[in-house]
Amino acid sequence: MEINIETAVRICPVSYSNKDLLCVQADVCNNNIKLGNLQSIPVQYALPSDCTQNTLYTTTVTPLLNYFFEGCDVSIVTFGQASTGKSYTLLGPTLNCALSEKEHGIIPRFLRQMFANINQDTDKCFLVQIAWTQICGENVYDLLGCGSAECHNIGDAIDLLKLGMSNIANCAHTLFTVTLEQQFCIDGCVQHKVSTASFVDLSSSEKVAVMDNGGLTQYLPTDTGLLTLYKCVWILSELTNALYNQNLVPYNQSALTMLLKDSFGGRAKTLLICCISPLVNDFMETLSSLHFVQRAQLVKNYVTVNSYVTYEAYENADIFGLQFATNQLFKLVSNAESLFKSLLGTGVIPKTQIEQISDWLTLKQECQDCISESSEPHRSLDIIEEEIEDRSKSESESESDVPNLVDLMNGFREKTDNLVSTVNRKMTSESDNTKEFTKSSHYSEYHLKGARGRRGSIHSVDEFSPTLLNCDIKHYDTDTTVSNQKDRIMKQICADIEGYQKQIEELVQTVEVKEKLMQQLLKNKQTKRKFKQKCLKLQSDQNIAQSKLRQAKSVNNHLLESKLDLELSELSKKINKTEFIRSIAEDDSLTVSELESSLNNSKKQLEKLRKCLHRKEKSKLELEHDLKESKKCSSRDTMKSDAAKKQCESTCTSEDFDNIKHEIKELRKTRDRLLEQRYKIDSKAYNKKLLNDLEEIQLVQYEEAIEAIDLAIEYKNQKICGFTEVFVDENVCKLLTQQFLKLSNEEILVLLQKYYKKIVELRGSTKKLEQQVIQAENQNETFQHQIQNLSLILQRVRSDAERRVLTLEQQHDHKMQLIMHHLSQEGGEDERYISRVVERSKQTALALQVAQGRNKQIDKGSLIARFTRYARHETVPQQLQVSLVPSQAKVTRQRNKLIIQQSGK
Ligand SMILES: Nc1ncnc2c1ncn2[C@@H]1O[C@H](COP(=O)(O)OP(=O)(O)OP(=O)(O)O)[C@@H](O)[C@H]1O
Repeated sequence: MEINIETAVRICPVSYSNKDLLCVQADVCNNNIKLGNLQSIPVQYALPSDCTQNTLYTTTVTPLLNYFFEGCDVSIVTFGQASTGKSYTLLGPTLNCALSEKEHGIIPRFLRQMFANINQDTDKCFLVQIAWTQICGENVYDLLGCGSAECHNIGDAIDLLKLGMSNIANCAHTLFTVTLEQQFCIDGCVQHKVSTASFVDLSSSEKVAVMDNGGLTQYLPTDTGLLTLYKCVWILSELTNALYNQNLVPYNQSALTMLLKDSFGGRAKTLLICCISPLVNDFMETLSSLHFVQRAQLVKNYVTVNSYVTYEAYENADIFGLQFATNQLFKLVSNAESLFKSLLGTGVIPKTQIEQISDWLTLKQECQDCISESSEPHRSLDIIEEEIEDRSKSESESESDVPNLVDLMNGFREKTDNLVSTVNRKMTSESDNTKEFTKSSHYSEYHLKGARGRRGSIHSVDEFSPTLLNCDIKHYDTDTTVSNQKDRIMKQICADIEGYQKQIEELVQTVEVKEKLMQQLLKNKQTKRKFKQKCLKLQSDQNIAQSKLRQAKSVNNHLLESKLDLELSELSKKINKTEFIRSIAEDDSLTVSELESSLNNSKKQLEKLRKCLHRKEKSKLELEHDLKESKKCSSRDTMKSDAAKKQCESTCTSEDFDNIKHEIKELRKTRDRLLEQRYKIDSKAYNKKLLNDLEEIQLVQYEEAIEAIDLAIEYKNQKICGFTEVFVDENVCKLLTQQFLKLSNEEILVLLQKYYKKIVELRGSTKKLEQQVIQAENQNETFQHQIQNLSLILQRVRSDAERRVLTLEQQHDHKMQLIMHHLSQEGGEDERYISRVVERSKQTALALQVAQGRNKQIDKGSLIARFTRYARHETVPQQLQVSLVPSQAKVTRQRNKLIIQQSGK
């Protein structure tokens, strides 16, 4: 899509005392910038000095947000003379809460609207990354100190803005970028969109006057970055489609132009906002900035949608199905477990099968660990406990079962360690409060595809962390209403508490088992002693039997001999067995110490789990309190009484502080939703569709509600910051509040409807008045034009008249010369005649004075001197001199008389 760079010109407001020195005006109706020299420059948006931040944003930037969500890169560049409001336009004066949010600039508004849209769209996964750099000369610095940072909500983004603002240097150009990654499912495919919004604040620079080829003076910046940008824009504006070749554009001559490659002649939809001063003194700078704007308007960008599709199964598409299957599996497993338990209770299972069950249990434990940490694991080791108890009992009863006990103890130890390590992992993840995400199988592919066609200059896709796209769904998938969100958090906390309680229960059981085992092992120690004594007794019996055998052999008592042989072999068997049991009991001393440390570990884990449980219970209580509070706030009656109470309070107590902050948060969310609604109607109007009456009223309602919320936020902000302005009489306020509280819901609704109707009417009449004003202004312009024409005509007439007067004067001079000549020829002294001539000259001078206008005073003296000169005959016209005989007459003055004498006389 080929789109020219859009331009907006914003006139900076000036103080009242300077108003008569203005030379620039914005013609809002025709989107022209009118200069004092009657030049008119067309732009996309002509913004007058009283244009508010909100108007600027909704008219110029809101349409770009649509492009952004469609997957196109957008770029907003502010540019212009120093102190004309470039930073103010992008950021606002400051983000401090004490100042009204009405003053917020484009960036905070854009971020707010973006997150509002994200929260509305529950079908998609979103990832937002923010980066902010500043360019000083050829050096690029990171303002956030962490490259790009991930943001989950507007709060995160505003925090980053504040951080960056505190680091900006005076002379630097800044580049703020927001990267939005969207992922959603269409027909079994995964659609990805990656778009970047860049906000560039071009710092002003000194300018030098340079003569161009055409002999015209141009003012060029001394800053290398800006100068290269000028060059690039000039070249781009002259490149036609046929001649288009990006290699001709010197982007790589400066860091700034390399970073702005996509904004000028690249793939972004760009809006250039030029801030100018309307003062006469700044005229040359203003003119230079406007020339740049004119050039930039000619530059074409090739706007593309950055999207691609992957054909893998959407990992989270059937999350509920998977959860269901997991739950069913857990049920089956626990059924099997209880079956094994009852089978083991019968005591008829052979050893091999017991081992199989033990393996099965181990496997089950591993599976549980792998499947999910969030699902509730059913780590029951009751079976082993019973088994051990049984075996321990039987051990004391039957010595032949001792090896089985050892096997089972090893198995138990293994399982217990498994359990402990699982608990450990859970504890670590809980204490770190970090989210674990499974890696997407298309991780690397995603990077590759994401990087395709994206600029490396502003944001490398390699910086993104796509693993988060699939995994933090819960976070983005929240309900839009706040109460739903809180309910969800509450449910989560309850589930966590339940999980902890189960784990604690299981661990308590494990500890009990371990303690029993310890007791058994200690018992075994006594058994060891018993077996030792038994061994000694058996050995003495054996000795006695051997001495008896020797005696029987000596007396050849064969019957006794065979009996004693049998007895001796029985005794040696018993001795062997008892020795064996004794040796096992000796090994147990090692096992006891191991088990002791394992028991201590379990106890520690138990303690930790109890602490976590305590924490969760505490946050549950807090949330419950919070919920109660918000419910209280949401009920109208409470709000009314709160409002009445707050009217009377002048200061904010520390207890209220948190409540107010919470209320502001809620108000913002409501405002975001309203903004979204209003935006829908606005975009209809923007697409040149006519709004019907209902939509007009809805628009008013949204605007009024947004304004009311803005005011409420402002008021609350001020209250937090410790100052409130009193605009109205407190008594009047109280009276009004009392009246308001008496109204029923229906009455309030009727009042509001009337109020909205009134506003729509007022708006209609305002529009009419505006049209009338425009007509009057047009008329005024026409009149001024006529006046100009008339004054031109007047000037022409005047100069004609002057010319005529001059001709008359010359004619008059000529006549005078003739008269003088005549007089000199006659040679007579006619004083009266001369005085008559002088008198006539005076009259002529007077006539001249009238003809030339009052202001032009004629020098009567010089006029008279001229006549006297003629009278003295100092100058005689040449044509007359030819016919004259030289030195025939001489004019002299005697006693104030002119005497003309013949030269010969
Ligand atoms: N339209 C406006 N409404 C109200 N105040 C404004 C407006 N434009 C600029 N200002 C104020 O004028 C001052 C200078 O504005 P700002 O710092 O934004 O100018 P700048 O062009 O960015 O200057 P520099 O080139 O020096 O960075 C600030 O105090 C700002 O709040």
